[in-house]
Amino acid sequence: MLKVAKFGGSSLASSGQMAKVGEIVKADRFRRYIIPSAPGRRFSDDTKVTDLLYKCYDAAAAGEDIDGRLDEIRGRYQEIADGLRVKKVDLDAEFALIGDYFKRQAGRDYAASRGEYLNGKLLAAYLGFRFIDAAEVILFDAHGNFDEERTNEVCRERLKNVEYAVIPGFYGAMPDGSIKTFSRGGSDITGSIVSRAVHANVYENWTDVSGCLVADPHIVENPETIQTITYRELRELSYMGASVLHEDAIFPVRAEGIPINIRNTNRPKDEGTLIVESTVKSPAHVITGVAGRKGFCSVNIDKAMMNAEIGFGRKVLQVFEENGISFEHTPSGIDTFSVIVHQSEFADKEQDVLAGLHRAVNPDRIYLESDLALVAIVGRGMVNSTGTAGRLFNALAGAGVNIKMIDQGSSELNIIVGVRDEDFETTIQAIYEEFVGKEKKQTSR
Ligand SMILES: Nc1ncnc2c1ncn2[C@@H]1O[C@H](COP(=O)(O)OP(=O)(O)O)[C@@H](O)[C@H]1O
Ligand SMILES: N[C@@H](CC(=O)OP(=O)(O)O)C(=O)O
Repeated sequence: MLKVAKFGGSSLASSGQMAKVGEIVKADRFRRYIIPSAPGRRFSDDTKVTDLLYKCYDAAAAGEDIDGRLDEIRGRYQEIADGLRVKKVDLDAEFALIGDYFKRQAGRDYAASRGEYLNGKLLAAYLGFRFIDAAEVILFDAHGNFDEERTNEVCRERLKNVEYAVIPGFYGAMPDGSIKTFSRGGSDITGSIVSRAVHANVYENWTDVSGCLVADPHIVENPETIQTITYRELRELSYMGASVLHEDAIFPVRAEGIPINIRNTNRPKDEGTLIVESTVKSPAHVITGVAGRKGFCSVNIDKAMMNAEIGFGRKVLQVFEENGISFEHTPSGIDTFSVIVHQSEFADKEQDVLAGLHRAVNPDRIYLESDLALVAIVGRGMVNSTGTAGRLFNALAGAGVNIKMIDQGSSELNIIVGVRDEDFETTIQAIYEEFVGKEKKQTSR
C-alpha cells in the first residue's frame, strides 16, 4: 500500500495547521510522499504567501526596495519554524538567496515557487522525511509544456529507493534548469503526477472542507458532501468552478485508475469524497453536483435559412479562431447561431470579431449579450431518470430566474444553463434546494 498526500495552503497556513498535518502523516505509515502547497490564508481576508511573492517580485522588477516585503514573507515561515521548533532550516540563508535572485530578475515563476519550496523544507524537517526539490522530478520541455513521459521516468527512478519524502507542489523545471509553475492551484496537479509515477494506491488531497460538496459553500449554506464521484463528473464540476481540485489534476491519476480521496485536515476522521473511474454505487441524488462561473457573453448571429448554408458554423468559428478566442458553447436554432465566450477574452477584440463575422457569413443581424453566468448541473444519475430538465426549469421559474440558454451534453452527464450574472447565486441555490434540499427534508420526515 502506498499513499501520496497533498496538503493545500489552508492546511499549512500556520504552525498550528502544520502540526495537524504532522499528526495525519504520522498516523498512517503508508502516507509516504507528501506534497505541500505554500502557506495559504489563516483567516478570510489574509493573503496567501504565493500572492505576497508575486507582489514582492513585481516590486523588485519595478526597482523598488523589497526588504519590507521579504520580511513579511519571512515572518510567515518564521512563525511556522518557531511554533514547530524546527531549527534545521536556515531561513537567513534561504531569504538572502531569494532576495538576490529577485533583484537579478529570476522570473515570476521562480518567485512564486519559493512558497512551496520553503514550506516543503520546513515540513520535511518537521516530519523527518527526505526533501526532494520538485525541480529535479517535475519536468517541462523547452516550450514550457509539461513533459509527462520524462517526468514519469525521472520521478519514478528518483523515488524508487526513497521511503519517505516531501516534494513541493506547484512547480518544476525546464531543460535549462529555470523554474516553471503550473497555473494557480497547481499543487493539486503535482500530487496527481507523483501518484501516477509511483503507482500510488490512492491520492489523498487534504484541504479545509470534508470533501467535494454538492455546491460551493460560499453560495449554499452547509451543502451536503458527495461521497463518491466519477472523474468525469468532477472534471465537469471543477471546470465549471468547483474550486476544490484543480481542473487538470484529474488527468495523471485517471491514466492509471488511481482514486483521489478529498479529505479535511481540520476533521481528519471524516471520510471525505472518493473520486473514481466508475462505480456501481448509486448517487445519493439525481444530480451529483452543481457549479458555475460568471463573466461570459453571447455573440448571437441571425440569418434567414442559415441551416441550409453548408459550412456556416465552420466559417463563424474560424473568425473566433483567427482572433485567438476559444468558445465555450454554440447553441443554435433554425435562423440563429450563438457563440458563448469568456467576456474578458472577447472584450478587447469585439469589433474585429464583428467585422470578421460580417465578412465571413454576411448575417442579417449580430447582437451581443453581456454579463452571463453559466451553471452546470452534473450527475451520472441523470441518464436513468426522467423529468430532470422539467424539474430544473420549474425550480428556476419559481425562483424568478430567466434562462437565457440551455445546453445538454450528449453524454447526458450535464445540463448547462446560461443566466444573467446577477441571478447566479439564486440559480445555484434554487437547483440545490430542488435536487438535494427538498429530498433531504422528505427523507427526514
Ligand atoms: N463544490 C465544492 N466543494 C468543496 N469545496 C468547494 C466547492 N466549490 C468551492 N469550494 C471551495 O474550495 C475550497 C478548497 O480549495 P482551496 O482553497 O484551493 O484549498 P487548498 O488551500 O486546500 O488547496 C473550499 O474551502 C471551498 O470554499
Ligand atoms: N500556492 C499556489 C499553488 C496551490 O496549489 O495552492 P493551494 O493548494 O493553496 O490552492 C497557489 O496559491 O496557487
